Amino acid sequence: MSSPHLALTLGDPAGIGPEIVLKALADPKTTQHCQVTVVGTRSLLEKTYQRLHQTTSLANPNQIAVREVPISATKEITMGKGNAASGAASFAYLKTAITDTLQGKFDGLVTSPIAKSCWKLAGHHYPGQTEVLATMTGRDQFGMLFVARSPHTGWTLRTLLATTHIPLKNVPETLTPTLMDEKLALLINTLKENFGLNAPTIAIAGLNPHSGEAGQLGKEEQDWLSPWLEQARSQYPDVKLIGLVPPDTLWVKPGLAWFQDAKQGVADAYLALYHDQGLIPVKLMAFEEAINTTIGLPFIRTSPDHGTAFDIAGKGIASYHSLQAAITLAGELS
Ligand SMILES: NC(=O)C1=CN([C@@H]2O[C@H](COP(=O)(O)OP(=O)(O)OC[C@H]3O[C@@H](n4cnc5c(N)ncnc54)[C@H](O)[C@@H]3O)[C@@H](O)[C@H]2O)C=CC1
Ligand SMILES: NCC(=O)COP(=O)(O)O
Repeated sequence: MSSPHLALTLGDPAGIGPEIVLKALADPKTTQHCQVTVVGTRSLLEKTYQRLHQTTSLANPNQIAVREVPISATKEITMGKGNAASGAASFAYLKTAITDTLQGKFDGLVTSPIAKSCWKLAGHHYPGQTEVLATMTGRDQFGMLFVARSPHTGWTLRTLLATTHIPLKNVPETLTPTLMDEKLALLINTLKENFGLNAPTIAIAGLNPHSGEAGQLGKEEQDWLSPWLEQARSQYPDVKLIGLVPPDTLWVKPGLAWFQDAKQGVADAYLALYHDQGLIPVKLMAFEEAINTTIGLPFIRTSPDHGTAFDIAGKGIASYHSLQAAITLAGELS
């Protein structure tokens, strides 16, 4: 069987995208089991190469496969300063990569980081790349799953977010039994189809401190989250559903499993109810290793867990390890 052919977008060209793309492609381990074509603008890759190749190991842009996306305003793109031009470019790269993947030119898609604020400046009003992927592939049920394998113990952390890029004050009203049904079904299906876990254990966080402390610190658990979980247990007899675990203590055992002893890993996956409840522990444990993957799409999409890092763009110090892990996982799953 031939190795999967992946599209790799350049992300926001004012951020660390071009640097980590060239660093990842300079490491032979990245393309051991897959073929990669960069979807972006070769002249911008060349600028990064000229700037950094004497001090750090980078692939030569003239020796890698590039699906050229012409950008008219390249002169307006300045390293470290995201703006409307860099937002327009990163949006064009993503759109082209999705279109090409849907047409069968690629087996899967890896996206470098974009800045949502720059998309907005460029007139693209999406909360993130995930929603563009869902819209362009016609999927209304999708999820943001973070996957990381511990370099210390080999244990795998998988965290799905029930809600993602919304203001914190909107979380309680956005969480509903229907949404929870949808996210749990997607997670169970992904664990089976993509990770071979047919009878998984899933731990689910409460919303309030101490999961509401019997209604004293919040009522969502009593009012509907606990009844929803009971119903889910009868719907999925093969799946062990643990919860509602108080959101702070939920992460103690994964922390031990990540750093010390894989046997401490109580669950195959964690369902967090909002962005920072899930991502603060993921980034504390696994900033270099974690991969953001969109589940529910017709193809595999992965991305590093970090952002555009405008503060260090062009300095040659950005780590490519999360991007490399994203490429490796996309290759495995594709
Ligand atoms: N996958 C994506 O497209 C993501 C995009 N973002 C976007 O990125 C922008 C900046 O977000 P921030 O919250 O500042 O997060 P960030 O991840 O860009 O930066 C946070 C801190 O981590 C450092 N950092 C990030 N990646 C690094 C790497 N590969 N190597 C070394 N250090 C690294 C940065 O220098 C900074 O100090 C925002 O516009 C946000 O929307 C944020 C997360 C994911
Ligand atoms: N915090 C995760 C993140 O910002 C990634 O979002 P997306 O652009 O992949 O939808």
